Amino acid sequence: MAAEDKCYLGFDLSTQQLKVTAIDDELKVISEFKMSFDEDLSEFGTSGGAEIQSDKLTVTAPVLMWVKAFDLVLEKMKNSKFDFTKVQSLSGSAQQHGSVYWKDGASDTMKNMPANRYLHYILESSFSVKDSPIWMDSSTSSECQNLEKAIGGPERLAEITGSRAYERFTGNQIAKIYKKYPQQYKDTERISLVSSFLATLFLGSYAAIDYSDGSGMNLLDIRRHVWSEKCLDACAPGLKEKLGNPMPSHAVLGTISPYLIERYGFNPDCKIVAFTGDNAGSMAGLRIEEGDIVVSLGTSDTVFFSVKDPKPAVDGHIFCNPVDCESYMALVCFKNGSLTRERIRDECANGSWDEFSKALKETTPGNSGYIGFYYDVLEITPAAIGIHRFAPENCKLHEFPKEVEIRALIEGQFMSKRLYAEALGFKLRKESKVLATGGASVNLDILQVLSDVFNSPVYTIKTSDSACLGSAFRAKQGPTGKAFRDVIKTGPEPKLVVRPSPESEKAYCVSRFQMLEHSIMHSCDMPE
Ligand SMILES: Nc1ncnc2c1ncn2[C@@H]1O[C@H](COP(=O)(O)OP(=O)(O)O)[C@@H](O)[C@H]1O
Ligand SMILES: O=C(CO)[C@@H](O)[C@H](O)COP(=O)(O)O
Repeated sequence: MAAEDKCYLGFDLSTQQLKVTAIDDELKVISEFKMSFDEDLSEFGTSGGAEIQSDKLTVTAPVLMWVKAFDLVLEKMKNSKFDFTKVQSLSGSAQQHGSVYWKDGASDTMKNMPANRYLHYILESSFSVKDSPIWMDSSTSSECQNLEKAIGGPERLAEITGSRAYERFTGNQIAKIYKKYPQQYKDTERISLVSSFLATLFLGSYAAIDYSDGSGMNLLDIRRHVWSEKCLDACAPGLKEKLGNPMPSHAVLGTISPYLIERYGFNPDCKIVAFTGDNAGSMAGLRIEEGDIVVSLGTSDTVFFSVKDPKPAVDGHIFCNPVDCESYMALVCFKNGSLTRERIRDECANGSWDEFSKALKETTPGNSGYIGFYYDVLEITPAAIGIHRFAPENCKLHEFPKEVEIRALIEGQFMSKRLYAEALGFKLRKESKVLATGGASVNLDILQVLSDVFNSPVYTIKTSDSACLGSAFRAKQGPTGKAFRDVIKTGPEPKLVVRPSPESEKAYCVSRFQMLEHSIMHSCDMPE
């Protein structure tokens, strides 16, 4: 087949949407499609792709909404005359930690799927838990305590799995389902991550969990690449069988399902490469080099970098690296990301990103000493809640002028990222690049603050959907057996978008920020 007749697909099922990017054999983007959960699937009634339950801690998403989004995005491609016969291989990524519970009999249903019916009808009764727990959930504190106790403390758990027990991590979520809904757990034949669930829809049979996304479960021994028996036993009985064996992130899991060949005209040889976490997908899309750091500004904010000799800590995570078996991916996640920026935009900038940007332009690096912490919901890093504003002399204030509030939000978010990334082992070098991605990375005024706080140049790639692009790159690489960096070396390079402003070097005092953060940790009204 001629090079111009080949293409590769990368999907991303993130918190707010399902997106797909198609690339050609030279790694150039040829088309992009997306389905937004709130807008295109409004019948499910989600807000930002999620449902917050009445306890305010349990956060879920309807699994059938994701299946319907899958149907609709493929239909959209078909309607736009996308040529499925050209797809050589595909891969994908998804929001991390969320879990999908397949009911007894679902694998039999998948063996015989009539191509004239939508998948969301065919799989209507195939899930034992209809509302999947997602990464925003923080309802499993007692399960976390149990797990840490069973394993010998948070440090020991982090040593084995890369992270101390976190509420959103899948092992703790499964433990809650087992305790609260024992019959549903019993009726479950397979548990997928959101990433391996999406891969399953393409394969038409259960897809393995990959090592990288598997690292976000508090269940995988990240050095030996096997489930930790002790962790499994501490979470729920019979769990190993329900999870299946984990696989390398570059593994070819099989070929596309007969259902999708018949319904959309996919090439029967189209290979499915293991799906992974969205941050891992972004790492693949951004061509990160040693000394670089990625700041992802999606629904969640994350900061991550590659590390050879990881030192798991009690803040932040170590995941298996999705594109380099010799190294790891260190990541810190912040729950109050884009949705908090949107709230402040609505309250202080009339709902306009342009006005929000104007406020950033009219204020100066360091915000004349005004610092704010904005935790609308219980934050992951640090575990704090509430809005806390400080004057230059460190006394607490009830409000800031609007433009000061906007800068305080953005500076506080980025100072926190720098602080926690450095605590997890990141060392800023002279040649370090900050690679920005995610929805808010289109905003150059936000990126200017990022550049100032890290005192480093900020780079982006053409698309803010780096997870889709990285997944398409991984789709191309998986079947070749070659090193990832060799396959993508001709691909597009990140471009410089902003440099730190001259006054930024002396504008930020990280130790003062840290001291104020400690003070609020002791004053926060934490939920029960
Ligand atoms: N111009 C902008 N400035 C700041 N933030 C923006 C801008 N455009 C979009 N966003 C933010 O991007 C977010 C979506 O990011 P995205 O990475 O697509 O989310 P996810 O992948 O988690 O579904 C929106 O919630 C919105 O707040
Ligand atoms: O929990 C984490 C990472 O540990 C989140 O980053 C989720 O993976 C959600 O991703 P986005 O939808 O915000 O990109």
